[in-house]
Amino acid sequence: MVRNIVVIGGTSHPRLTQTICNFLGIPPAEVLLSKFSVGETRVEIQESVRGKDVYIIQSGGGKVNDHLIELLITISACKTASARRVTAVLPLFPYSRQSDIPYNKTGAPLVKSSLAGRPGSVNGYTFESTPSTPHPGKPESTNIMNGVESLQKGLAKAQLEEFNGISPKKPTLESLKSDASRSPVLNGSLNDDNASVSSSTSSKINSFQPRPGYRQWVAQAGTLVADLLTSAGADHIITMDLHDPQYQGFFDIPVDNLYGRPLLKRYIQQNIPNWKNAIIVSPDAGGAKRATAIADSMGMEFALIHKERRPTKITDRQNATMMLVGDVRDRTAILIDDLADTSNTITRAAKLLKKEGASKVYALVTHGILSGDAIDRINASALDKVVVTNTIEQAEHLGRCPKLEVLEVGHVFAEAIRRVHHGESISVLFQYD
Ligand SMILES: O=P(O)(O)OC[C@H]1O[C@@H](O)[C@H](O)[C@@H]1O
Repeated sequence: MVRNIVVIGGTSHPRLTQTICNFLGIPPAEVLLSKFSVGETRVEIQESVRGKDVYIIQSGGGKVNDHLIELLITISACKTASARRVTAVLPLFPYSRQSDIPYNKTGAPLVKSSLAGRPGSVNGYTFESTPSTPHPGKPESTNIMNGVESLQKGLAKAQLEEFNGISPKKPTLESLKSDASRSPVLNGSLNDDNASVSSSTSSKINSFQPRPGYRQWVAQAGTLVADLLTSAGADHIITMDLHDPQYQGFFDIPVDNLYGRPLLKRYIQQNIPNWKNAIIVSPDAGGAKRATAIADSMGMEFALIHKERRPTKITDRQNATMMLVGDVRDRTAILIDDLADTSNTITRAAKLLKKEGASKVYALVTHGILSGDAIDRINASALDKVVVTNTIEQAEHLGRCPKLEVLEVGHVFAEAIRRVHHGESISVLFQYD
């Protein structure tokens, strides 16, 4: 039993809170989490936290915005009630995919409520994939080549496109307008200092249509979320498999980013027949480091799925042609990713891998968000098995997806909490391979 410690569970994942408390040998703290009828969150800590070391467990799945606000209010309540130290434990860190410009990263499809009900929209998502197979009728790759040759061709093409996109050109009105839209400062200077441009072209600017590849000015919410947590009073963050590990640098408080990797490796060794002959696959270039870390440490081969065209919008991303670099024929392919949200990435990758001759396809993913119709998509896909951890509640998913298996993370977080509380090093939890 750990003393002088208080563990508070948010509404996102009571089961994980209970598991962590069981490992620590303490009951979860009494809190009243409720809502006013207008929808505002109300938090009442029903026991003293004065001078205590408080850990608040709240994950990023489900009603992610409500959970975030609830976490912020709970942190603030504990600080106001004189807690000695408050640690936010976020098994899945919310908004960590938005630490940079989402259109340029492979973020979750953005939801536009105005699309709901339109033909092709599913629960309002901005893409038209169906549960059965994303982009039915659209071949995922044409003239697919394996090996280095295909990677070289693909990369050369991508570089050429990027080069063309950024090569210095004589500024055109369109490029000025594009720059102006991206930068509020430049926008002002165009209007104020270049009045002739501004006045003579205002009607054209109003009817400006972004050219392909135009990058919209979007909020970088990850930074804001980091600031909000710190402002609320968090002294420390514990999380797992951050989408972008560099996100830790957004905080000026300690962030411990635990690895789900050991759990995934153990699953491979204990559950995948003939695993040494299987091949680890990253479904995109962004996840290559994560996947190669597993492949290298287990002495396994590695393949990469390369998206041929650099998508600039979610809709483009859905259509990007995928190329496999590596040979999966007659082998078990193991996709490794940090998260599955719509499951579009892993189901499309599985389809390609089967087309390329893989005998079985597993997807091993730390965070099984599985929002919207993700489960239906997995059920109808070429995936043989999807393995996720319970950083997010999986009970409902398990009931609907016979291909799903869930790995427990409660003991990892409990051990991290115990070590932080006692001032012990927790590097042992993320340095072993
Ligand atoms: O395709 P879905 O499941 O929506 O999104 C998951 C992908 O989006 C990325 O940020 C993740 O790293 C993963 O590759």
